[in-house]
Amino acid sequence: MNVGAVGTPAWQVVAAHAERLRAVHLRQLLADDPQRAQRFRRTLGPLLWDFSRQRIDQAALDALVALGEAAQLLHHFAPLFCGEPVNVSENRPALHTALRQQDDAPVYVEGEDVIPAIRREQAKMAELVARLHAGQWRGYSGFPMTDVVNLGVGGSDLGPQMAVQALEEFRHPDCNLRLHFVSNLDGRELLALLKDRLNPATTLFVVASKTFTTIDTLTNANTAREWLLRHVDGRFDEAAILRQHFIGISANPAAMSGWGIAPEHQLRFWEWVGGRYSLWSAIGFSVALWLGMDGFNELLAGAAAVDGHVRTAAVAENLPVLMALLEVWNHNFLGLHARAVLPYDGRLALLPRYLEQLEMESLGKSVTLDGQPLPVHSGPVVWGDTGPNAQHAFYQLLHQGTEAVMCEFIATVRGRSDVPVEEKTRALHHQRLNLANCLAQIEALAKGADSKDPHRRYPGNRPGNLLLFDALTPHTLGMLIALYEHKVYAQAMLLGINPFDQWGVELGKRIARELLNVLESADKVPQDAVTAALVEHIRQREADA
Ligand SMILES: O=P(O)(O)OC[C@H]1O[C@](O)(CO)[C@@H](O)[C@@H]1O
Repeated sequence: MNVGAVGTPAWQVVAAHAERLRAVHLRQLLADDPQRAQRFRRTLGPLLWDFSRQRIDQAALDALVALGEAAQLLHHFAPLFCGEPVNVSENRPALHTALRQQDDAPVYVEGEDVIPAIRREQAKMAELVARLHAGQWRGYSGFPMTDVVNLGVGGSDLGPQMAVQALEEFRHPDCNLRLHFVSNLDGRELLALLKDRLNPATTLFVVASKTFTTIDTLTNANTAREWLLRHVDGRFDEAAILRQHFIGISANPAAMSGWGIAPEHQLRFWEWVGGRYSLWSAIGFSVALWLGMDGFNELLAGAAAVDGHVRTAAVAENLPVLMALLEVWNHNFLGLHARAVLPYDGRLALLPRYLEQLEMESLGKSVTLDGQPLPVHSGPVVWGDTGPNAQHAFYQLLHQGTEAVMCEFIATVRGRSDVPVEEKTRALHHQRLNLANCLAQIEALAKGADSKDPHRRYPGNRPGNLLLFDALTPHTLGMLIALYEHKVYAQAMLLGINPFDQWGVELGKRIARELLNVLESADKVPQDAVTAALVEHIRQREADA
């Protein structure tokens, strides 16, 4: 099966449509076709996806669908789900879908069915969650845990943190724990927590790292260990402290054991789960703790619903595939190089950060699967913030800047479900204000507005999508994340790149290791002249302090 459709006849047809539409304003497209709202929308269960404010017409959409068909995008999902080594540069599968598979149909990796191992880890996770919920997990002094701190970074932090924040109102009644997330290696987050907010006797640390070699996470874990040992001051042995106060989550059990995590407190996942796709594995432990296993399973079921859709829906009806085609259209054919993710729901405040990693680490590539230079753009710059806040920050650029940006709006019809009766009217008012702003912005960006005064003119013609869910629940959050995962995969298959490796992050890590050595031994000098001058400056200032 060929991968990548760049430059194919179907690609050229799309290019011709882009040429035809480049000078046509969205205002015109909207005026020409009163049926756009019906024509350019798709639904999937509780989700309505409106893309009528994209700079397309029916002929262009047909050409994009034909491109998706010519690129055999749907066929490319079979090897992904079946465990073939789709991550070619690391020669391994990317089987995040198996983690949320709802039945026990076998999925083979190198001849071995991985489903039994997944079920075993899920059962172990459920057991640890149950012990913590029941207050049966005791610290060194015999008291139950009050705080759980997830120490992880990137995929071992962003997903769980985002999901726990998004689903705050779904806290399991037995979860009386405070959850914290620490990722930054500068120590400030962790030291502030240790100093003021945590009681060593009742704090459980979860060291979450696929590789268990990430210096950020291990440094934070070592700081946490030292803090605990300092507080027990020799009253208990180190192994006992580590057993009572640390859980490890990793694909590297030897490294977990080497660090001191007791085997019974190790949760495993596997090399064939990409870090940024790992929320569905034991990395989701904090989410399971917060929601309970049933809630966590609902998250998985939501994602599985999208897995079923992406494999079976025709290209013209397939949400992730259409999302991918439209992004390639905007980026490569219309020249829009950035996409803003704008949730109109404070619960999704961390979604932009999550998507920054998912999308830019996956699509930030400049060679094809076989190592040739990619002749077109790969993935756009993705960033964002909650919409109402961003309106008072960077929307100026979205409306009047010279750089047109594709804007993705995400909202829910209903707000939080746990509002007390006496606050319901005010809460509904807030929610309607929120939705009014969301709808207003998409309309304003698309249509713009004229004025005699050039400073008050809005060019418009800025494309926007709206993902509108009935409500935010574990199920719909699972759907949302899976939609983006599959959008990224379809995009990668269209372009012929590998969305599952991230070699680009390694060079900086290597140089940082060398420079840490330099900074910690006064006689070492870096090779690079600029870095050497900066190190010299830092040394002088350190000496002056
Ligand atoms: O889970 P780990 O192995 O600590 O890695 C954390 C993150 O670091 C990265 O490898 C990037 O450096 C991400 O891909 C990953 O999610």
